[in-house]
Amino acid sequence: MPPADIAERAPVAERASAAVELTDVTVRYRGRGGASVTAVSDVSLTVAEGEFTVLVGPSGCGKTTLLRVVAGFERAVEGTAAVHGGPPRTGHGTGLVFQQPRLFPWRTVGGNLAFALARHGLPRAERAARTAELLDLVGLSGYAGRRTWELSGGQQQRVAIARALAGRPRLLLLDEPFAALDALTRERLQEELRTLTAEAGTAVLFVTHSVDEAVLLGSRVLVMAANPGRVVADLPVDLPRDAATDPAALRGTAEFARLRGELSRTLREASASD
Ligand SMILES: Nc1ncnc2c1ncn2[C@@H]1O[C@H](COP(=O)(O)OP(=O)(O)OP(=O)(O)O)[C@@H](O)[C@H]1O
Repeated sequence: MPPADIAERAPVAERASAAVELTDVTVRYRGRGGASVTAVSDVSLTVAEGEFTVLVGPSGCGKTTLLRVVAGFERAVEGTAAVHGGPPRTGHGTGLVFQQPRLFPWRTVGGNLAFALARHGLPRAERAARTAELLDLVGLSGYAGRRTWELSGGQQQRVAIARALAGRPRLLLLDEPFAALDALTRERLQEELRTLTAEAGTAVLFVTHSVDEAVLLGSRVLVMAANPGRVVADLPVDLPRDAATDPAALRGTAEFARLRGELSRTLREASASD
């Protein structure tokens, strides 16, 4: 038997391989008139390598703030944030997707991806082949020469996802990426993202307001409450993620309905506790 203190240290070693580790993170903003607004208070969470974690919660509970801390755009006034064991920073290890695709309108689809590939240091001679590969991955083969404004909202968001995947990130951060899309496109992209990240073993932190989206995508759903922003529940989602499972078929299962009900209830309770 190892001494008790060694046994207790073991989980720390496991956590060292976490994609994201936030410990007692508090973030404050300067509000109107200089008053301090506590956006999130004492939040601790980990995202394991390859794990798909979803954040849900009422408006203003600090979901975007947490994502910004992990992306390195915002600093915690208290607590610590680590991404792949180091300080948060955007770059090779992390891909970002927002609600709006934010593509460069003066570049073609291929030009947008080539720009991202150049930033990741891919030699010029290899960029065309990798661009084609990325477009194929998001179902847009043959679109490299198109202007971004010629594309539908769903197609633009596919390009944004391809761009986020350009650096083969180990971690993807997505902030309501499908919120502005029609229902059918949204469902298709959810299913594609689920398959794509499971195959690549990418860790994901995904913000949404949709209960359906959370249950379909997450291997785990963290529910937040507001005032101050905090995590109040951690629901495991044990739906199959293997290549043989069609994500679309999962939506009709009894287990999906059960998880959906459980998450809706938890979310209602979290919203009522403000
Ligand atoms: N730049 C800022 N300056 C001042 N307060 C801010 C700023 N950004 C966010 N806040 C406040 O911090 C809190 C958390 O905001 P945040 O955007 O993280 O919430 P959210 O859960 O993502 O909300 P939503 O679901 O509406 O997008 C809110 O009270 C918000 O008003």
